[in-house]
Amino acid sequence: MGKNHFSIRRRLGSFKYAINGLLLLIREEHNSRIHFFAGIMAILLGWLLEINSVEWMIICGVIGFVFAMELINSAIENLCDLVSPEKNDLVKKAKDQAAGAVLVSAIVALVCGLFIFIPKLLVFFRGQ
Ligand SMILES: Nc1ncnc2c1ncn2[C@@H]1O[C@H](COP(=O)(O)OP(=O)(O)OP(=O)(O)O)[C@@H](O)[C@H]1O
Repeated sequence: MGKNHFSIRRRLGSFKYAINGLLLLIREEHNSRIHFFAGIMAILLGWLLEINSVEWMIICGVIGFVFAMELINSAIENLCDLVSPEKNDLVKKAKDQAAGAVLVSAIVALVCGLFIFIPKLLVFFRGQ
């Protein structure tokens, strides 16, 4: 059978590689640990403040968005280091732009989190 043949084993193998990419990110990229911690905090806060299903979708969406950006940033960094380990202006541009993408995603996540949690936190603390 050729490589085009559908195989559940091969599909599960791809899943394993993807999980490995995620674990590498947490292990090697220190910024992603901060984002991981922030994501866990947002989930705990959402549970504590009983956010609704639309708010859960937004929180899950922005957490996923930040991690997807982190993964792409990390992949670009690794490729840059492979292609040009020495100083190079284009590598600097590529790495800075990839880091900018992560920053944009983190700002969007923060703004969404503030919109969702601040009104609920105010009600929560006023209600005590
Ligand atoms: N080969 C290179 N040529 C030119 N500039 C580079 C090169 N490698 C890194 N840089 C510059 O250094 C910055 C940090 O690069 P690095 O690969 O350490 O990113 P990083 O892993 O995000 O750093 P950290 O994880 O410490 O935040 C890049 O955004 C870029 O401006």
